[in-house]
Amino acid sequence: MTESRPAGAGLVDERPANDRAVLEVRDLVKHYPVRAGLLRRSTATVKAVDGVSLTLDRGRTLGLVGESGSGKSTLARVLVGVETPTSGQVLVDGEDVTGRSRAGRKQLRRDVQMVFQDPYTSLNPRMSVSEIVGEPFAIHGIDPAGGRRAAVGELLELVGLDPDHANRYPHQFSGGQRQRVGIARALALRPKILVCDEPVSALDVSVQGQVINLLEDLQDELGLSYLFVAHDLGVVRHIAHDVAVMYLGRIVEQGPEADVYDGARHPYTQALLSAVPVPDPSVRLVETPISEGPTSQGQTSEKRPGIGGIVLEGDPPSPVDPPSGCPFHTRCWLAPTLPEARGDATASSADGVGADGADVVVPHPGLRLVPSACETEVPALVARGSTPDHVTACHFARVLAAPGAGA
Ligand SMILES: Nc1ncnc2c1ncn2[C@@H]1O[C@H](COP(=O)(O)OP(=O)(O)OP(=O)(O)O)[C@@H](O)[C@H]1O
Repeated sequence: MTESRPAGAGLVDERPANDRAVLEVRDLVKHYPVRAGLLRRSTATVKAVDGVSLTLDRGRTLGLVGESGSGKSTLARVLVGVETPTSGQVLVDGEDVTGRSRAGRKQLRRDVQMVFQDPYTSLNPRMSVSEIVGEPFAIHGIDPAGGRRAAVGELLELVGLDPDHANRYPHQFSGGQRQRVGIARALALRPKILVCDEPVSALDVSVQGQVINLLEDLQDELGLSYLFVAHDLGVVRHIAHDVAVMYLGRIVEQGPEADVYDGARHPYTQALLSAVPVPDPSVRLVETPISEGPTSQGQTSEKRPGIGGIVLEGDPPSPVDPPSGCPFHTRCWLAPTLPEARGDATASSADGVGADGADVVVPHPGLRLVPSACETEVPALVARGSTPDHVTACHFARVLAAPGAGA
């Protein structure tokens, strides 16, 4: 896992590729111009992906989670070569595939394939399953050994479909079967990596497990690596070996699945996890700073239910104008509770005169106080958990252990 550096640094990263990694993303930026007015002049940019660094290890699954609009799909589209990054690098098996020629991008599309969210809209209804699954051969001008028909039959068998149904059309299949068709198509060119963008969220819960099991079996059989994008943290926990949490175009926490789920350090990750139902929330207690300050016994924190206890207010800020400093500070539930955030308030006296006789600015009661570091400095993604692979971008991650971590 790599540490983040300032977004769009623009320098070519000469670090040697990581041997374990099949995919390395370094400082990836994808900004979209916002066009407005009669002349459609670009007035601003949507910072959809704003300096993402992450690593997908060979044969493993990296879950990518975050609220809607955090940039997950944009990142996925850049990784499969559908979008060109604004800056940054993507390495597949140690080879930089960013900014390649058209032919190079075609090679990238062979190595990195996508499984789409909605099997109802991602398959062309006018094409037979045989045509859909065999289309990548036609696009790439490949004649598989034994012929396309046989190759399509093998692919259908691989995903648990009857090759005799190859001449049927998508509407003749159930949702789960259509997603199997989408997976068969993604596997046609024997890719190294599958980018799965919400691959089960459009399916019935009963079918989701079957598709997840299929993906796991295929991973074992073919040695595939997955970037698995999903809203559902329960599904991600089930399938992912490692997890990355995205907020407003950046990775705010990443690490091995157990470290992130049982020892989350970032207040955003904790908030996401707190929304995941658990069988007995009362047993999940977390050490929480007491917002009113130390008690008369000098206690500065107490155990409170960590799961179900954090409510994130409002929607994420616009990626056109993200907050300064830590992108999460405007919604962070932790920041206002920190002593650093109350500095001004506690220095203020009731009559607005400080101890040295100088006027003191008494904060407006509705003012949201946060530590100045959160407002001014982008926190680096550094190891703050129990293992070096568990990294968090929060100035105050040290304050909190995770909900349910019991630490
Ligand atoms: N082609 C585009 N042009 C302009 N803005 C875009 C474009 N694609 C995405 N965005 C914006 O980039 C931001 C990130 O969008 P993205 O779809 O990547 O997020 P997401 O985390 O995948 O959300 P969801 O889970 O809802 O798909 C959003 O504000 C979105 O409106």
